[in-house]
Amino acid sequence: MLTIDRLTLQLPYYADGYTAWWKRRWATCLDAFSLTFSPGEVHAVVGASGAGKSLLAYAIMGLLPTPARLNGQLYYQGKPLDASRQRRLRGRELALIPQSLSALDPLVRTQRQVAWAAQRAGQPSAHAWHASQQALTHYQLDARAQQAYAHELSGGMARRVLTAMAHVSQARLVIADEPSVGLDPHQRQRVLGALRELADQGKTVILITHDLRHALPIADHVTIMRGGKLIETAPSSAFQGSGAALTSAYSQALWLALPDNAFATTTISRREQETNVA
Ligand SMILES: Nc1ncnc2c1ncn2[C@@H]1O[C@H](COP(=O)(O)OP(=O)(O)OP(=O)(O)O)[C@@H](O)[C@H]1O
Ligand code: NI
Repeated sequence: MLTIDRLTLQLPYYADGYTAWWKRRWATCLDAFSLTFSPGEVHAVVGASGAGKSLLAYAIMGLLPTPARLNGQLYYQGKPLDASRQRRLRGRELALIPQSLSALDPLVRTQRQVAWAAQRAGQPSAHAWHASQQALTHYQLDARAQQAYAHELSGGMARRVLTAMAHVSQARLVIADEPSVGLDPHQRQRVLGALRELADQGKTVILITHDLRHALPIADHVTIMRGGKLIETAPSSAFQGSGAALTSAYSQALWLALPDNAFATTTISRREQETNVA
């Protein structure tokens, strides 16, 4: 349903607005990135900080910073997804749960913001108001939080408000950029569980995270990213044991670096030592 075809994105090194354009140097932030996301799947995009995960989300939504050099193609439901189509579908068929909490409007109470998101998605206002209340309650935001302003919410609460906004948009493609950062394990379960439910309803969910541990329980596929490049796409089931089902050394290293896999790491290094000795 969404295909990314050799997407290359360059941004200026100095985005200060003062560097004359002819002196500008460009950094490649996405490098010939190709991937297809299917309906009904949670597809996790995992990589270290700076890998280009958020920029990938912005490129799909049409929310890249300017100036930017973008090459390659996006296709949504078989048709090119250009800037005008992105504008039309954003907040309706395409929803982003942004990484930055500053996406919330500081001057508008929580419930009104969620209701606006529902209205933008085409719901009549009375229904939107009701839907916003339901969604906020679903994410355990009580009456007080529903009437609060963004600065009165904790980070975890604000993140749940953003999730509720994506929930009411009834989007067919939901991109969640680090949706579980700052949440306690119980809240994290709730938010990740809700994303899984959206996929089970036939939606496409892209889960962006730096933490493989949070992705694996709900993801069908995992794509590992590094330095703007796609390293590997594998089914979640490939992340087990010694990681032998993974094709790239980097994915294996990410897998083996998880705390619970410390045993596997030691076994491997011991084996390596033995081969070195031999
Ligand atoms: N507006 C911008 N102008 C110039 N460079 C940028 C801009 N935004 C991001 N970058 C650069 O692009 C690279 C990828 O950034 P991105 O935010 O996509 O990383 P990320 O994988 O989401 O990291 P994190 O896990 O920290 O959120 C980084 O090296 C970053 O410095
Ligand atoms: Ni990011």
